[in-house]
Amino acid sequence: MNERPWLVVPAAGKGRRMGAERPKQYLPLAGRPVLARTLARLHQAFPDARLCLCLDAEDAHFAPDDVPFADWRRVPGGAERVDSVVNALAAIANDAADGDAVLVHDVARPCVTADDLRRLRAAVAADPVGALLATPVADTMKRDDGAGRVKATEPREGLWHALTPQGFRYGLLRHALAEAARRGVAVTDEASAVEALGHSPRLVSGRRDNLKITHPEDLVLAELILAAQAARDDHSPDRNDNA
Ligand SMILES: Nc1ccn([C@@H]2O[C@H](COP(=O)(O)OP(=O)(O)OP(=O)(O)O)[C@@H](O)[C@H]2O)c(=O)n1
Ligand SMILES: C[C@](O)(CO)[C@H](O)COP(=O)(O)O
Repeated sequence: MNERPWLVVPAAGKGRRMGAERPKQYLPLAGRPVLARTLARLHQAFPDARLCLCLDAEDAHFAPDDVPFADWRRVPGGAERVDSVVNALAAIANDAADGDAVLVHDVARPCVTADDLRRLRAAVAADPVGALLATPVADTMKRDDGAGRVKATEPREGLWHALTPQGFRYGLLRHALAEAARRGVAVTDEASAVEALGHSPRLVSGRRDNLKITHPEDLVLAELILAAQAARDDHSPDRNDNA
C-alpha cells in the first residue's frame, strides 16, 4: 500500500438542514470556515497526502487559501454525497493504483482528531477490506409507530454510529460504488457499498466528539469541542491557527 494516502473530502453539500444563508462548510467555526478547520485537521495528521476536494460547480464561497495541502485538486460534486465521492475516484483514475489507500472524510466533521485519523489509517493499512471510524450507540433505542408513539424498544447491543473517515483501497472502493449504483443499492457511506459486496469492514472505535455538523445546534457544540480539545492538548495547532 502506498504510504501517501489519498484524501477525498466531499464538500459539495447544500446544508439544507442547517438552514443558513450559505452552505454549512462556509459558516464560521471558532473564527475560520468549517472547511478550513476540517482540512487543517486532515493536514495535521497527513501533511503529505493527496487531496481531492469535491465542490459544487456553482460554489461561490470557496477560498483556495483555506487548503493547506501542496498536492490537491478540485473535483465537481454530484447530486448526492455518493456521487461526489464517485466523481473524486474517477478524477484520480490515472494516478491512483488499485492498492492505494483512500480515506473519505466529510467536510462537515471538523472535530476529528489527528490521533483518530492516524489510527484509522493504520487499520486501513492492516486490513484488506478497509475500515471506518465508528462509535457504539450509547442511548436506549426506540422505534416509532409512524404516529408519534413508541412501537418498540430496540436492542442496541452491537449497534454503532458510522463516522468518517472511512478508508478503503482504491480499486475495491471504486468497484463497490459502481456495483452499488448498478444494483440500485442505497449508499450513505462508503462502507455500505463495500458491505453490499459481502465484505465486513473493520470498525475502529473513534471519539464521540467527531460530530457531523448537520443542524444549527451542532455548530455551537463543535465550537465547544474545539475549545475543549485545544485546552486538553497544548500542542494542538488549533491554538494558533486563527489567522
Ligand atoms: N451532493 C453532495 C451532498 C453532500 N456532500 C457532502 O457530504 C457530507 C455529508 O453530507 P451532509 O451532512 O448531509 O451535508 P449536506 O448535504 O450539506 O446537508 P443537508 O443534507 O442538510 O443538505 C458533507 O460534507 C457534504 O458537503 C457532497 O459532497 N455532495
Ligand atoms: C457518511 C456519514 O457521515 C456517516 O455517518 C453519513 O452517512 C453522511 O450523512 P448523511 O446525512 O447521510 O449525508
